[in-house]
Amino acid sequence: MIRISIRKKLHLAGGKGELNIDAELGDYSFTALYGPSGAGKTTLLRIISGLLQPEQGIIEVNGQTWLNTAKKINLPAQKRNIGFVFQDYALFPNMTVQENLLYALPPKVDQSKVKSLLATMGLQNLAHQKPELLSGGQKQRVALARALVRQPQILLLDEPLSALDNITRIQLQNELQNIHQQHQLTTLLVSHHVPEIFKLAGQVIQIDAGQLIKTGTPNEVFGIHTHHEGITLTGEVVTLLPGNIEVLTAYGLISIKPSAQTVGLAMGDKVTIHAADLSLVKLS
Ligand SMILES: Nc1ncnc2c1ncn2[C@@H]1O[C@H](COP(=O)(O)OP(=O)(O)OP(=O)(O)O)[C@@H](O)[C@H]1O
Repeated sequence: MIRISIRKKLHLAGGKGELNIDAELGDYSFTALYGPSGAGKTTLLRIISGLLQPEQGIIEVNGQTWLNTAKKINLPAQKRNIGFVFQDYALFPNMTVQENLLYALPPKVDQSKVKSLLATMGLQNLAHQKPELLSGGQKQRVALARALVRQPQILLLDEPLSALDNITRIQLQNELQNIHQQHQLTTLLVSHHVPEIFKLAGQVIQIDAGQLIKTGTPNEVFGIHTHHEGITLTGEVVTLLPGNIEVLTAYGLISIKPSAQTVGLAMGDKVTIHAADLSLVKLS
């Protein structure tokens, strides 16, 4: 169990604010951190990893205190058992793929760990390449492998897939799922992509302007809601054709007939579908 309680002053676009988060991550859980730009997601990841210190905070990982500002405990970043993957890969450009992994290898760990990770991540053939020759997906695979070299308990992923094309993104989502299970990680993923969150995460922490808005399963945070107007489903526009709009929801693809209300929609827009918007089409 990871227990986080953080208070940190933030310089927000609209003035001063505070990051104010109390959350728990279950062992081996996959949690998505969701919120608009500037909400404080990266700041929270940097605090968990020890790169940034809050004014007040407690971080406990499986009973071990990593941070307790009241007791002046602050475990340095290199002693926190964390793997961190960033959106921009952050690979060393002057080192080959293999050297990037070797550099991250903790002192007493056998170098064969690097070879086996290169093999399981399908990177053997690229071991002696420099990062500049790799595609975005390959770079991110190297960044993931490098994070795993440290045999982390916790994997922090700061929008690692957002710069990738859709096909590569889906492949890497599948790999992330496997890595999470095989390495028995507790994973915290920053993502803006609702379908990705439904696919990967069991829990969502939604934040805005430094404040915790909602936690729960993806269904509870984005999913079906019933209220006095009937049922609504939340999803993302994935097809936008003159005669057909498709929205990806937790319950699969839903086709909607274009109407006056759908004018101005764009691909990727997050929408709610009201029960009244659904229409039936006879197939034969
Ligand atoms: N060390 C810091 N001290 C105080 N404020 C900070 C610090 N680092 C970032 N901020 C501010 O905190 C706010 C949140 O930044 P952060 O990068 O955590 O947002 P984010 O949710 O990750 O956004 P994005 O999705 O755009 O990456 C921003 O307004 C930023 O200027």
